[in-house]
Amino acid sequence: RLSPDRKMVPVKLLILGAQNTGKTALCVRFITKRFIGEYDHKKEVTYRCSRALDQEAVDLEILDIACKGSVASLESSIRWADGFLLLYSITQRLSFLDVPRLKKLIEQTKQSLVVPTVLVANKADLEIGREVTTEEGQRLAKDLRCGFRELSVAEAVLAVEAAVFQLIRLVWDQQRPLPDRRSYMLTVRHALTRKLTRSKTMQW
Ligand SMILES: Nc1nc2c(ncn2[C@@H]2O[C@H](COP(=O)(O)OP(=O)(O)OP(=O)(O)O)[C@@H](O)[C@H]2O)c(=O)[nH]1
Repeated sequence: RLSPDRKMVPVKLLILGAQNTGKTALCVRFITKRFIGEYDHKKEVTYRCSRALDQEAVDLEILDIACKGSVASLESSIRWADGFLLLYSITQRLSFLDVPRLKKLIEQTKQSLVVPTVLVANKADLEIGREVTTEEGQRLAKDLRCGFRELSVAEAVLAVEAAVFQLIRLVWDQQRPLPDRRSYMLTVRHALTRKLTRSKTMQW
């Protein structure tokens, strides 16, 4: 799929979201397959691993940054990453409302409207405390041109894996040579059309 030297380069993923959405839990779950309930308040951690996906070996680096870092260090992490997992918790409406701001920051920092991103609605096991519906999540993901997964890091290791794999495929898709990037071009066209429609709507 990719040129040989490209395959040697790790795919770099950044996990972003409001506090307490399960960012560290998701990283640890993906790497170790285990769910660990509580973590020390940590500094920035980069997890490294290799996986087989679509008959290819992929080296991964997943960055879980400290919540209280500076804007400059957040921007530098965004510049570093190839793809983004944007997390919110279905039990924490504020974390959902924070997603558009984060996506905008990613687009501005990357200077691109087409950035491989998967929106992850976590803590689906806590139905009783739900504050964000699945449909709201789906709608936001569509608006922000992201993939979407609702899952529980606590209960579903396979769903966590599927979300990360979906993101890797989006990154691969974007790294493909231009003539192969039909879906990428369609996404760009779609994004531009939406922008144009929106600005026209505002004018009238
Ligand atoms: N019930 C439930 N709890 C979860 C799930 N995922 C994470 N948690 C819990 O949510 C809390 C926060 O998880 P963390 O992984 O520390 O979240 P974080 O986003 O890294 O938090 P910060 O480092 O503060 O930004 C912990 O108590 C986890 O055990 C889930 O799917 N279900």
